[in-house]
Amino acid sequence: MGLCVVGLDLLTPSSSPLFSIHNLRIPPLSHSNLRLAGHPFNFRLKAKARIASSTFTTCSAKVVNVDKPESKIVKENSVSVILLAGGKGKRMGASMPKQYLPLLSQPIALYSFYTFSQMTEVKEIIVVCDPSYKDIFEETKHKIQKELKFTLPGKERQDSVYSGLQAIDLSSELVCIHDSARPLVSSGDVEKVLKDGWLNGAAVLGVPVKATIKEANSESFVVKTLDRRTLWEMQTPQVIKPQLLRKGFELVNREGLEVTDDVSIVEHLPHPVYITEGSYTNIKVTTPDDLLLAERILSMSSGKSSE
Ligand SMILES: Nc1ccn([C@@H]2O[C@H](COP(=O)(O)OP(=O)(O)OP(=O)(O)O)[C@@H](O)[C@H]2O)c(=O)n1
Ligand SMILES: C[C@](O)(CO)[C@H](O)COP(=O)(O)O
Repeated sequence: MGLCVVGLDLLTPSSSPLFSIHNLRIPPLSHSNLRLAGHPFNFRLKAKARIASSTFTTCSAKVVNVDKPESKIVKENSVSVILLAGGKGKRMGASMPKQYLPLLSQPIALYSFYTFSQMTEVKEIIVVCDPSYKDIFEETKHKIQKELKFTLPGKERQDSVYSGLQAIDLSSELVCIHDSARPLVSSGDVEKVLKDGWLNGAAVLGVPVKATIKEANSESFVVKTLDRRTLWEMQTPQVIKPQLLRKGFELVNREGLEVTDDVSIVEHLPHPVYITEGSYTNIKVTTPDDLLLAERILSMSSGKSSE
């Protein structure tokens, strides 16, 4: 059985945290030296730990069975989705923001919106969008069972995320931030990144970089060739525990830092971020050629499911 300790805080006798361990796989538990309470596979653990040679401290942690199906690890109705639909889509050059353009006759933003709305872990969807586009989402209300909220976009993507964060339910255990311009994310990949976010505090979907990437100087001369075995391209969803994201935003806002994705906010704290391997088909529709590619991927996958 794959048991895993999440968020283990070792405390000094004065109760101040000594250090924290996240996502530590442990061998099968020996019940003799641990006092266990609660549900067998999602319980709190209290134990005496020996630090150095003689100092005893108290540790308290959550232990989960990581081999359980993903959907059972992240609780039902515990996730707030922030769906970012507040961009202008300048690079697409269309007459409306790209997330509302039709993709095989449905607005791009509605694809991931429906994917999230069918997931049991999701409690609510906060759509960050210009009020003039609210009706696109509101018209779906009879088809979805989730609470629907709206907030106003900010100037930059990170400002829109901050706006969405202000509206989440205070009891939410995870925030799942997604670009509405990524219509093709699969529910399987969302399940995986939710699980990793819950285990690690922060997780992001990513794919290994296929290209050779070089760093260049301002005169276009190569500075160095990066080792692509260590490089990953980031996608969304990006999943973060709400308290961690709030703490990250405090720092980023205080220091005026600019970020282009969400986990960067907690990287600054610093806090570890886990990369969940996703799919190359989870593309972001940015320019007109991406729209053609998305149509092709969608037609291929609907062809497969009807076979
Ligand atoms: N101020 C912003 C900027 C972006 N986004 C959203 O963030 C996602 C990813 O951003 P990007 O692809 O860069 O979208 P745009 O900013 O709209 O594109 P462009 O830079 O071409 O204008 C998109 O779903 C977009 O709607 C947002 O909600 N608020
Ligand atoms: C968050 C993101 O989707 C990760 O790939 C991306 O950084 C946001 O879009 P942009 O085009 O980089 O602004």
